[in-house]
Amino acid sequence: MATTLSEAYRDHPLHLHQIIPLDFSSIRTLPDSHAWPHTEEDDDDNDHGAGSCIPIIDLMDPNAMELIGLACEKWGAFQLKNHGIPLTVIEEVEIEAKRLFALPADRKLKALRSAVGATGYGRARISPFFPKHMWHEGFTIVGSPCDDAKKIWPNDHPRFCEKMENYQKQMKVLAEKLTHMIFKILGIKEEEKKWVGSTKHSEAIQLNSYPCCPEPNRAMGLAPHTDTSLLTILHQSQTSGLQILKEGAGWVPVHPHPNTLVVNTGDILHILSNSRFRCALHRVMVNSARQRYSVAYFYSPPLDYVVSPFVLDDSFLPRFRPLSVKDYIGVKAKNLRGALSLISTI
Ligand SMILES: C=C1C[C@]23C[C@@]1(O)CC[C@H]2[C@@]12CCC[C@@](C)(C(=O)O1)[C@H]2[C@@H]3C(=O)O
Ligand SMILES: O=C(O)CCC(=O)C(=O)O
Ligand SMILES: [Fe+2]
Repeated sequence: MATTLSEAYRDHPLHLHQIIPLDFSSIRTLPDSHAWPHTEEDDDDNDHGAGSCIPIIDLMDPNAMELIGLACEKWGAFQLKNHGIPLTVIEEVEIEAKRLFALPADRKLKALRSAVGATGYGRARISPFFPKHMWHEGFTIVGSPCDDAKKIWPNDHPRFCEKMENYQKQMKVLAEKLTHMIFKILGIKEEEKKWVGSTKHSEAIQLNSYPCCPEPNRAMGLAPHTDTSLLTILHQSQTSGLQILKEGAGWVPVHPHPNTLVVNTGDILHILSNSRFRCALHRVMVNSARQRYSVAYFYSPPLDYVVSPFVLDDSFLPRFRPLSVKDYIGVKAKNLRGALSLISTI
Protein backbone atom coordinates (compact mmCIF):
# COMPACT_ATOMS: atom_id res chain seq x y z
CA MET A 1 0.00 0.00 0.00
CA ALA A 2 1.42 3.40 -0.97
CA THR A 3 1.87 5.70 2.00
CA THR A 4 3.32 8.75 0.32
CA LEU A 5 2.25 10.82 -2.67
CA SER A 6 5.50 9.84 -4.39
CA GLU A 7 4.55 6.18 -4.09
CA ALA A 8 1.02 6.90 -5.35
CA TYR A 9 2.35 8.52 -8.51
CA ARG A 10 5.02 5.83 -9.05
CA ASP A 11 2.30 3.55 -10.38
CA HIS A 12 1.37 6.08 -13.09
CA PRO A 13 4.53 6.89 -15.07
CA LEU A 14 4.69 9.69 -17.62
CA HIS A 15 6.90 9.84 -20.71
CA LEU A 16 9.87 12.18 -20.51
CA HIS A 17 8.57 14.31 -23.42
CA GLN A 18 5.50 14.90 -21.24
CA ILE A 19 7.72 16.30 -18.49
CA ILE A 20 10.42 18.47 -20.12
CA PRO A 21 9.29 22.11 -20.40
CA LEU A 22 10.17 24.36 -23.33
CA ASP A 23 13.21 26.62 -22.84
CA PHE A 24 11.03 29.74 -22.74
CA SER A 25 14.05 32.10 -22.54
CA SER A 26 14.96 31.41 -26.16
CA ILE A 27 11.49 31.64 -27.76
CA ARG A 28 10.34 34.78 -29.59
CA THR A 29 7.24 33.44 -31.40
CA LEU A 30 4.54 31.08 -30.22
CA PRO A 31 5.27 27.57 -31.54
CA ASP A 32 2.29 25.68 -32.98
CA SER A 33 2.75 23.09 -30.21
CA HIS A 34 1.75 25.83 -27.73
CA ALA A 35 -1.07 27.49 -29.75
CA TRP A 36 -4.47 26.61 -28.25
CA PRO A 37 -7.70 26.79 -30.22
CA HIS A 38 -9.73 29.86 -29.46
CA THR A 39 -13.17 29.38 -27.87
CA GLU A 40 -16.09 31.83 -27.86
CA GLU A 41 -16.22 31.94 -24.09
CA ASP A 42 -12.64 33.28 -24.15
CA ASP A 43 -14.02 36.45 -25.82
CA ASP A 44 -16.51 37.16 -23.02
CA ASP A 45 -15.64 39.97 -20.67
CA ASN A 46 -16.31 38.30 -17.37
CA ASP A 47 -14.83 41.04 -15.24
CA HIS A 48 -18.21 42.39 -14.05
CA GLY A 49 -17.14 43.77 -10.69
CA ALA A 50 -17.48 42.61 -7.09
CA GLY A 51 -20.69 40.56 -7.55
CA SER A 52 -19.00 38.12 -9.89
CA CYS A 53 -15.75 37.84 -7.93
CA ILE A 54 -14.91 35.11 -5.47
CA PRO A 55 -15.50 36.50 -1.97
CA ILE A 56 -12.73 37.93 0.20
CA ILE A 57 -13.09 36.55 3.73
CA ASP A 58 -11.37 37.89 6.83
CA LEU A 59 -10.30 34.95 9.01
CA MET A 60 -10.67 37.22 12.09
CA ASP A 61 -14.32 37.95 11.22
CA PRO A 62 -16.62 36.35 13.84
CA ASN A 63 -18.74 35.08 10.91
CA ALA A 64 -15.75 33.64 9.04
CA MET A 65 -16.93 30.04 9.37
CA GLU A 66 -20.36 30.75 7.93
CA LEU A 67 -18.88 32.84 5.11
CA ILE A 68 -16.40 30.08 4.25
CA GLY A 69 -19.27 27.58 4.06
CA LEU A 70 -21.23 29.84 1.70
CA ALA A 71 -18.17 30.48 -0.49
CA CYS A 72 -17.43 26.75 -0.76
CA GLU A 73 -21.05 26.07 -1.77
CA LYS A 74 -21.28 28.88 -4.32
CA TRP A 75 -17.74 29.02 -5.73
CA GLY A 76 -15.56 26.28 -4.31
CA ALA A 77 -13.08 29.08 -3.62
CA PHE A 78 -12.46 32.28 -1.69
CA GLN A 79 -9.69 34.76 -0.94
CA LEU A 80 -8.49 34.84 2.65
CA LYS A 81 -7.09 37.83 4.52
CA ASN A 82 -5.76 37.98 8.08
CA HIS A 83 -4.75 34.37 7.58
CA GLY A 84 -1.92 34.53 10.11
CA ILE A 85 0.95 33.63 7.75
CA PRO A 86 3.68 36.29 8.14
CA LEU A 87 4.18 38.32 4.96
CA THR A 88 7.95 37.70 5.08
CA VAL A 89 7.42 33.92 4.90
CA ILE A 90 5.39 34.33 1.70
CA GLU A 91 7.74 36.92 0.21
CA GLU A 92 10.77 34.72 0.85
CA VAL A 93 9.18 31.76 -0.90
CA GLU A 94 8.33 33.95 -3.90
CA ILE A 95 11.95 35.17 -4.02
CA GLU A 96 13.22 31.58 -3.99
CA ALA A 97 10.74 30.56 -6.70
CA LYS A 98 11.93 33.46 -8.88
CA ARG A 99 15.58 32.52 -8.21
CA LEU A 100 14.86 28.95 -9.28
CA PHE A 101 12.93 29.71 -12.47
CA ALA A 102 15.46 32.40 -13.54
CA LEU A 103 18.19 29.73 -13.84
CA PRO A 104 19.28 28.55 -17.28
CA ALA A 105 17.29 25.56 -18.57
CA ASP A 106 20.22 23.13 -18.22
CA ARG A 107 20.46 23.86 -14.47
CA LYS A 108 16.73 23.37 -13.88
CA LEU A 109 16.80 20.14 -15.90
CA LYS A 110 19.26 18.68 -13.38
CA ALA A 111 16.24 18.28 -11.09
CA LEU A 112 13.87 17.08 -13.82
CA ARG A 113 11.02 14.99 -12.41
CA SER A 114 11.58 11.38 -13.40
CA ALA A 115 9.02 9.41 -15.40
CA VAL A 116 7.84 7.67 -12.24
CA GLY A 117 8.55 10.55 -9.86
CA ALA A 118 6.38 13.08 -8.06
CA THR A 119 8.98 15.73 -7.23
CA GLY A 120 11.23 18.07 -9.16
CA TYR A 121 11.18 20.41 -12.13
CA GLY A 122 8.87 19.86 -15.08
CA ARG A 123 5.60 20.36 -16.88
CA ALA A 124 2.29 20.06 -15.02
CA ARG A 125 1.27 16.47 -14.29
CA ILE A 126 -1.98 16.99 -16.23
CA SER A 127 -0.09 17.80 -19.47
CA PRO A 128 -0.67 14.44 -21.22
CA PHE A 129 -4.45 15.01 -21.15
CA PHE A 130 -4.24 18.04 -23.46
CA PRO A 131 -3.34 18.17 -27.15
CA LYS A 132 -1.27 21.35 -26.76
CA HIS A 133 1.54 22.32 -24.38
CA MET A 134 1.11 24.88 -21.63
CA TRP A 135 3.07 28.11 -21.24
CA HIS A 136 4.24 26.97 -17.84
CA GLU A 137 7.03 25.37 -15.87
CA GLY A 138 6.68 23.95 -12.38
CA PHE A 139 8.65 22.59 -9.46
CA THR A 140 6.90 20.06 -7.25
CA ILE A 141 7.86 19.41 -3.63
CA VAL A 142 6.60 16.33 -1.81
CA GLY A 143 8.39 15.74 1.49
CA SER A 144 11.79 17.39 1.70
CA PRO A 145 12.79 19.78 -1.13
CA CYS A 146 16.50 19.23 -0.37
CA ASP A 147 17.37 16.31 -2.67
CA ASP A 148 16.09 18.16 -5.75
CA ALA A 149 17.47 21.54 -4.61
CA LYS A 150 20.92 19.95 -4.11
CA LYS A 151 20.93 18.83 -7.75
CA ILE A 152 20.36 22.43 -8.86
CA TRP A 153 22.50 24.24 -6.29
CA PRO A 154 25.09 21.70 -5.04
CA ASN A 155 26.59 24.23 -2.59
CA ASP A 156 23.83 26.74 -2.20
CA HIS A 157 20.65 24.77 -1.54
CA PRO A 158 20.10 25.30 2.25
CA ARG A 159 18.44 28.70 1.76
CA PHE A 160 15.89 27.29 -0.70
CA CYS A 161 15.24 24.27 1.54
CA GLU A 162 14.80 26.36 4.68
CA LYS A 163 12.31 28.78 3.05
CA MET A 164 10.27 25.96 1.50
CA GLU A 165 10.20 23.89 4.69
CA ASN A 166 9.15 26.90 6.74
CA TYR A 167 6.40 27.73 4.24
CA GLN A 168 5.18 24.13 4.31
CA LYS A 169 5.04 24.18 8.15
CA GLN A 170 3.06 27.43 8.25
CA MET A 171 0.68 26.32 5.50
CA LYS A 172 -0.04 23.08 7.34
CA VAL A 173 -1.18 25.04 10.39
CA LEU A 174 -3.50 27.20 8.29
CA ALA A 175 -4.82 24.20 6.36
CA GLU A 176 -5.63 22.44 9.64
CA LYS A 177 -7.47 25.49 10.94
CA LEU A 178 -9.54 25.73 7.75
CA THR A 179 -10.20 21.98 7.70
CA HIS A 180 -11.51 22.08 11.29
CA MET A 181 -13.85 24.94 10.35
CA ILE A 182 -15.03 23.22 7.19
CA PHE A 183 -15.60 19.88 8.95
CA LYS A 184 -17.61 21.71 11.62
CA ILE A 185 -19.79 23.22 8.88
CA LEU A 186 -20.32 19.73 7.47
CA GLY A 187 -21.17 18.32 10.91
CA ILE A 188 -18.38 15.76 10.83
CA LYS A 189 -17.88 13.50 13.85
CA GLU A 190 -14.68 13.61 15.93
CA GLU A 191 -13.55 10.09 15.04
CA GLU A 192 -13.68 10.88 11.33
CA LYS A 193 -11.27 13.80 11.61
CA LYS A 194 -8.58 12.30 13.82
CA TRP A 195 -5.98 12.59 11.06
CA VAL A 196 -6.30 16.41 10.98
CA GLY A 197 -3.48 17.91 13.03
CA SER A 198 -1.50 14.67 13.04
CA THR A 199 1.50 13.93 10.84
CA LYS A 200 -0.57 11.51 8.78
CA HIS A 201 -1.96 13.99 6.27
CA SER A 202 -0.54 14.25 2.71
CA GLU A 203 0.80 17.54 1.42
CA ALA A 204 2.65 18.96 -1.56
CA ILE A 205 3.92 22.32 -2.74
CA GLN A 206 3.87 23.35 -6.36
CA LEU A 207 5.90 26.35 -7.53
CA ASN A 208 4.47 27.64 -10.81
CA SER A 209 6.05 30.00 -13.32
CA TYR A 210 4.29 31.48 -16.34
CA PRO A 211 6.91 33.25 -18.50
CA CYS A 212 6.01 36.31 -20.62
CA CYS A 213 4.38 35.04 -23.77
CA PRO A 214 4.69 36.55 -27.29
CA GLU A 215 1.05 35.70 -28.14
CA PRO A 216 -0.81 35.38 -24.84
CA ASN A 217 -4.28 35.18 -26.40
CA ARG A 218 -3.38 31.98 -28.21
CA ALA A 219 -1.55 30.37 -25.28
CA MET A 220 -2.60 28.63 -22.05
CA GLY A 221 -0.71 28.95 -18.76
CA LEU A 222 -2.33 26.06 -16.94
CA ALA A 223 -5.17 24.16 -18.58
CA PRO A 224 -8.58 23.81 -16.87
CA HIS A 225 -8.42 21.39 -13.96
CA THR A 226 -9.69 20.76 -10.46
CA ASP A 227 -7.20 20.01 -7.72
CA THR A 228 -7.17 16.50 -6.27
CA SER A 229 -6.63 17.82 -2.74
CA LEU A 230 -9.03 18.35 0.15
CA LEU A 231 -8.12 22.02 -0.09
CA THR A 232 -5.46 24.11 -1.80
CA ILE A 233 -3.98 27.34 -0.49
CA LEU A 234 -2.48 29.49 -3.22
CA HIS A 235 -0.21 32.51 -3.16
CA GLN A 236 -0.16 34.35 -6.49
CA SER A 237 2.36 37.07 -7.37
CA GLN A 238 0.82 40.47 -8.10
CA THR A 239 -0.04 39.53 -11.69
CA SER A 240 -3.52 38.43 -12.79
CA GLY A 241 -4.09 35.24 -14.74
CA LEU A 242 -5.98 32.80 -12.51
CA GLN A 243 -9.61 32.23 -13.56
CA ILE A 244 -12.40 30.12 -12.08
CA LEU A 245 -15.26 28.70 -14.12
CA LYS A 246 -18.61 29.77 -12.67
CA GLU A 247 -21.82 28.32 -14.00
CA GLY A 248 -23.69 31.03 -15.85
CA ALA A 249 -20.84 33.52 -15.61
CA GLY A 250 -18.01 31.84 -17.57
CA TRP A 251 -14.37 32.26 -16.62
CA VAL A 252 -14.14 34.70 -13.73
CA PRO A 253 -10.75 36.27 -12.93
CA VAL A 254 -9.29 35.96 -9.45
CA HIS A 255 -7.25 39.15 -9.25
CA PRO A 256 -4.46 39.20 -6.66
CA HIS A 257 -5.00 41.27 -3.51
CA PRO A 258 -2.05 42.13 -1.25
CA ASN A 259 -1.69 39.86 1.82
CA THR A 260 -4.46 37.59 0.60
CA LEU A 261 -4.30 33.87 -0.15
CA VAL A 262 -6.64 32.03 -2.49
CA VAL A 263 -8.25 28.94 -0.98
CA ASN A 264 -10.00 26.43 -3.20
CA THR A 265 -11.71 23.17 -2.42
CA GLY A 266 -10.44 20.08 -4.21
CA ASP A 267 -12.04 16.85 -5.43
CA ILE A 268 -11.66 15.13 -2.04
CA LEU A 269 -13.68 17.78 -0.21
CA HIS A 270 -16.26 17.70 -3.00
CA ILE A 271 -16.66 13.96 -2.39
CA LEU A 272 -16.67 14.20 1.44
CA SER A 273 -19.33 16.93 1.29
CA ASN A 274 -21.44 14.77 -1.06
CA SER A 275 -21.20 17.52 -3.74
CA ARG A 276 -22.40 20.26 -1.36
CA PHE A 277 -19.09 22.06 -1.87
CA ARG A 278 -18.03 22.72 -5.44
CA CYS A 279 -14.56 21.85 -6.62
CA ALA A 280 -13.72 24.82 -8.74
CA LEU A 281 -12.53 24.20 -12.28
CA HIS A 282 -9.73 26.71 -12.76
CA ARG A 283 -7.09 27.67 -15.32
CA VAL A 284 -4.33 30.24 -15.75
CA MET A 285 -3.97 32.70 -18.64
CA VAL A 286 -0.63 34.32 -19.49
CA ASN A 287 0.44 37.79 -20.61
CA SER A 288 3.15 39.39 -22.70
CA ALA A 289 4.43 41.93 -20.17
CA ARG A 290 5.06 40.18 -16.84
CA GLN A 291 6.19 36.76 -15.80
CA ARG A 292 3.69 35.35 -13.30
CA TYR A 293 4.47 33.11 -10.32
CA SER A 294 2.33 31.18 -7.90
CA VAL A 295 2.88 28.82 -4.99
CA ALA A 296 0.21 26.20 -4.32
CA TYR A 297 0.00 24.16 -1.10
CA PHE A 298 -2.13 21.00 -1.43
CA TYR A 299 -3.54 19.47 1.77
CA SER A 300 -5.18 16.03 1.79
CA PRO A 301 -5.95 13.12 4.12
CA PRO A 302 -3.45 10.24 4.37
CA LEU A 303 -3.22 8.08 1.23
CA ASP A 304 -4.90 5.08 2.84
CA TYR A 305 -7.81 7.20 4.14
CA VAL A 306 -11.08 6.01 2.64
CA VAL A 307 -12.85 8.93 1.04
CA SER A 308 -16.59 8.57 1.29
CA PRO A 309 -19.35 11.17 1.71
CA PHE A 310 -19.97 11.92 5.39
CA VAL A 311 -23.22 10.26 6.44
CA LEU A 312 -25.45 12.80 8.15
CA ASP A 313 -28.66 10.83 8.86
CA ASP A 314 -30.52 7.63 7.95
CA SER A 315 -32.01 9.10 4.78
CA PHE A 316 -28.58 10.08 3.49
CA LEU A 317 -27.82 9.01 -0.09
CA PRO A 318 -24.09 8.98 -0.85
CA ARG A 319 -23.35 10.24 -4.36
CA PHE A 320 -19.91 8.63 -4.52
CA ARG A 321 -18.60 5.16 -3.80
CA PRO A 322 -15.94 4.90 -1.12
CA LEU A 323 -12.30 4.61 -2.20
CA SER A 324 -8.91 5.44 -0.76
CA VAL A 325 -7.09 8.68 -1.60
CA LYS A 326 -4.46 6.56 -3.35
CA ASP A 327 -7.09 4.81 -5.49
CA TYR A 328 -8.73 8.12 -6.37
CA ILE A 329 -5.32 9.43 -7.54
CA GLY A 330 -5.13 6.27 -9.67
CA VAL A 331 -8.58 6.83 -11.21
CA LYS A 332 -7.70 10.48 -11.98
CA ALA A 333 -4.30 9.57 -13.42
CA LYS A 334 -6.17 7.60 -16.10
CA ASN A 335 -9.14 9.91 -16.58
CA LEU A 336 -8.55 13.54 -15.58
CA ARG A 337 -11.95 15.10 -16.24
CA GLY A 338 -14.06 11.96 -15.76
CA ALA A 339 -12.71 10.83 -12.38
CA LEU A 340 -15.61 12.13 -10.29
CA SER A 341 -18.20 10.67 -12.68
CA LEU A 342 -16.42 7.31 -12.62
CA ILE A 343 -16.89 7.03 -8.86
CA SER A 344 -20.40 8.52 -8.89
CA THR A 345 -23.27 6.33 -7.66
CA ILE A 346 -26.01 8.28 -9.48
C1 LIG B 1 -0.32 16.71 -4.68
C2 LIG B 1 -0.34 16.99 -5.94
C3 LIG B 1 -1.46 17.73 -6.64
C4 LIG B 1 -0.99 17.86 -8.04
C5 LIG B 1 -0.24 16.60 -8.16
C6 LIG B 1 0.65 16.62 -6.91
O1 LIG B 1 1.29 15.42 -6.60
C7 LIG B 1 1.71 17.67 -7.07
C8 LIG B 1 1.43 18.56 -8.23
C9 LIG B 1 0.01 19.04 -8.24
C10 LIG B 1 -0.41 19.71 -9.54
C11 LIG B 1 -0.06 21.21 -9.61
C12 LIG B 1 -0.55 21.77 -10.96
C13 LIG B 1 -1.98 21.36 -11.28
C14 LIG B 1 -2.16 19.83 -11.03
C15 LIG B 1 -3.52 19.35 -11.51
C16 LIG B 1 -0.98 19.13 -11.66
O2 LIG B 1 -0.88 18.77 -12.82
O3 LIG B 1 0.03 19.01 -10.72
C17 LIG B 1 -1.91 19.52 -9.57
C18 LIG B 1 -2.07 18.07 -9.10
C19 LIG B 1 -3.47 17.71 -8.64
O4 LIG B 1 -4.13 18.50 -7.94
O5 LIG B 1 -3.91 16.62 -8.97
O1 LIG C 1 -1.03 29.69 -10.80
C1 LIG C 1 -2.15 29.70 -10.33
O2 LIG C 1 -2.73 30.74 -10.01
C2 LIG C 1 -2.91 28.41 -10.11
C3 LIG C 1 -2.03 27.20 -9.97
C4 LIG C 1 -2.82 25.95 -9.83
O3 LIG C 1 -3.98 25.89 -10.16
C5 LIG C 1 -2.19 24.75 -9.26
O4 LIG C 1 -0.97 24.76 -8.97
O5 LIG C 1 -2.92 23.75 -9.07
FE1 LIG D 1 -4.92 24.08 -9.41
